[in-house]
Amino acid sequence: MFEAVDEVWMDGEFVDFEDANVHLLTHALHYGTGVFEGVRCYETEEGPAIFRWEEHLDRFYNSAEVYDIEIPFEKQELTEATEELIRREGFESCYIRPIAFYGYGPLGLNPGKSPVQVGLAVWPWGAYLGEEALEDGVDVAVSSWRKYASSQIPTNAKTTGTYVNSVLASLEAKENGYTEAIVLNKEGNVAEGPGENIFLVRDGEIYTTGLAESILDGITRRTAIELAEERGYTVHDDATISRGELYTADELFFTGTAAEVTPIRSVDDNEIGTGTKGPVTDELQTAFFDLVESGEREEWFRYVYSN
Ligand SMILES: Cc1[nH+]cc(COP(=O)(O)O)c(CN[C@@H](CCC(=O)O)C(=O)O)c1O
Repeated sequence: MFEAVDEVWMDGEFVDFEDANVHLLTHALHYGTGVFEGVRCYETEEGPAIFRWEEHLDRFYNSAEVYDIEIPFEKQELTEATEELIRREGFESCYIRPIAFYGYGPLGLNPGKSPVQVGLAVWPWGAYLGEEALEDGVDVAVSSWRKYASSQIPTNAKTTGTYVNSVLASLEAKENGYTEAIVLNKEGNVAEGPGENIFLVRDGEIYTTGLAESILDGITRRTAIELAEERGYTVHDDATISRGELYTADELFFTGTAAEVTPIRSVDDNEIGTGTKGPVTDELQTAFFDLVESGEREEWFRYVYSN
């Protein structure tokens, strides 16, 4: 995955990839006290451009605020460092991983005097759930692990430590022969995927779980909603979806920066629709990829090389 990567950016400096290390007693390593983002730079017709960077950066700083993580860089500094890192790596398209975390200092649950470290890494990352998945869809299973509730851990923050919940769900799915999981919330209704939001199509209308269902407010979710409404679809963006409604859906699909728009063809071995990518999913997936290839919504693209 990282063969093509030469450098990262850490705490204000470009650092050789093999020297990008942290101390064993890093607070976040022991207690999960870090926040991160996942962003994509796409090779658009006008050149490499970062998709919806401002929204991702806002969410990054908001996530940090939840844990009193004071990022010691301005947004513009991280923006310039990210663009420079992509240029130094010479990537036309790539995945971008900002991370901020409590570093090496006195241990104990209170991060107190631990310094805040900030890192940026970029690398080529293709289809998150496999190239065939984008065309043929994925087989998923409802996880026995429930998504933590927003009353237990803030779901509006991308917190490193909370991803053990996602890891458990994803591991269980893969160990049982499925590509990905669907995670229910503590009420037993659908939340989302371990690393994706989920959409359901029924009788020509589109449903996606609302923030009250303990989901991450996905930026690709926001994009998909806008693309669907522009095409005349009714989108219910605060839906409560029961497990049974997954089985009787006409179509299901995941959205996410890494997953992009990935069809779901079966849930718990129940075929969804025709058992492959449905027509509404196909229309929205095509619209998404046309968008990120064309860069047509200028306000959503930040060009890395000024042409
Ligand atoms: C729990 C969760 N829910 C929804 C999403 C979709 O959000 P957005 O990317 O803003 O549309 C993601 C992103 N998952 C990131 C991490 C993937 C990973 O394996 O790491 C991503 O897609 O980059 C989540 O982690």
